[in-house]
Amino acid sequence: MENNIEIRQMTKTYPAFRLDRVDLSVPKGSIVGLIGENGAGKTTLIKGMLGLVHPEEGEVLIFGKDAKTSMKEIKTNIGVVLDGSFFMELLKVQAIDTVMKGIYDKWDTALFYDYLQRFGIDPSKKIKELSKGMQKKLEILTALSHHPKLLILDEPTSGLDPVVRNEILDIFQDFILDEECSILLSTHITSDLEHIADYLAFIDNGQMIFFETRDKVLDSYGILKCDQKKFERLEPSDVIRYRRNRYNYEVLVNDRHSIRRTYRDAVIEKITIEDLMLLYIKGEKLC
Ligand SMILES: Nc1ncnc2c1ncn2[C@@H]1O[C@H](COP(=O)(O)OP(=O)(O)OP(=O)(O)O)[C@@H](O)[C@H]1O
Repeated sequence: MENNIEIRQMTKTYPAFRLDRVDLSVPKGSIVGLIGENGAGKTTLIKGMLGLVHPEEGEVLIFGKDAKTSMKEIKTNIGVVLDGSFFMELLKVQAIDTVMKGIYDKWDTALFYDYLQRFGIDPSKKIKELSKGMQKKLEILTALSHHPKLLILDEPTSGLDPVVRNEILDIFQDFILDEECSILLSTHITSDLEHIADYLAFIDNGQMIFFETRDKVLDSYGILKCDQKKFERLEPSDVIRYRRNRYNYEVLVNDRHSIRRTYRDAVIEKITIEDLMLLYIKGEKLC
């Protein structure tokens, strides 16, 4: 399997935060969802990869090329949408075409107008007159209009209503169909990832907790629910994190099928990505 992105041992230190030797791969033809709570290090990782901040250690290969020395060439094949980035708001939508033509050799005017029509964006409107959701769509379709092979998106669907989000998720799924293109996106809307992500990368406090296929995460992790007596009988190594509620314990386990065989009378439920993150971040460790 070939990767469009390979990050090895990226380390970036701020006075009160350290992104600590993070590895991440984005295979061709896949969508990788980057998850983690506020301040976990997702944006730092993305900016470090793009050379927008400078990690002290680590190596980034994009399309097999060293990002430090080949970023100019790499950038012609990537589309980027960063959280909080915005277009030149005073311009009209159609001016984007003129600006981007000058930047990207492969800029496709026909495709850009096609997307505008498909998503109901009036080219003659000023960007600042568009709603927030429309502006976000505009950013994403602009990122797509020079035929990139890789999309890197920080919170692309935040603040969007479910209908617009769905439209955008459809575009993402179309984008990777040719098995060459990939998407790396960070998001807090974990339910979106349950639909579209092939892999999940979970960062907590600057550390990569896991990088797994979505199917493996959803199939193998689980929540075991039990009373105190049963909780005390669990093998400590089976308890990844736990939370004590008013009436019972919720235990994060990472191989629910074998756990079910071991504790036959236990109630073990499937887990959502959101519950997994919550239990991992808010739960306690046994030792
Ligand atoms: N330029 C900076 N100087 C100092 N600290 C920084 C700087 N940029 C980020 N940080 C710190 O690094 C940590 C990680 O921030 P980062 O933006 O990468 O998190 P995130 O996972 O993207 O969060 P969110 O989900 O809120 O966007 C935070 O504690 C943040 O305050």
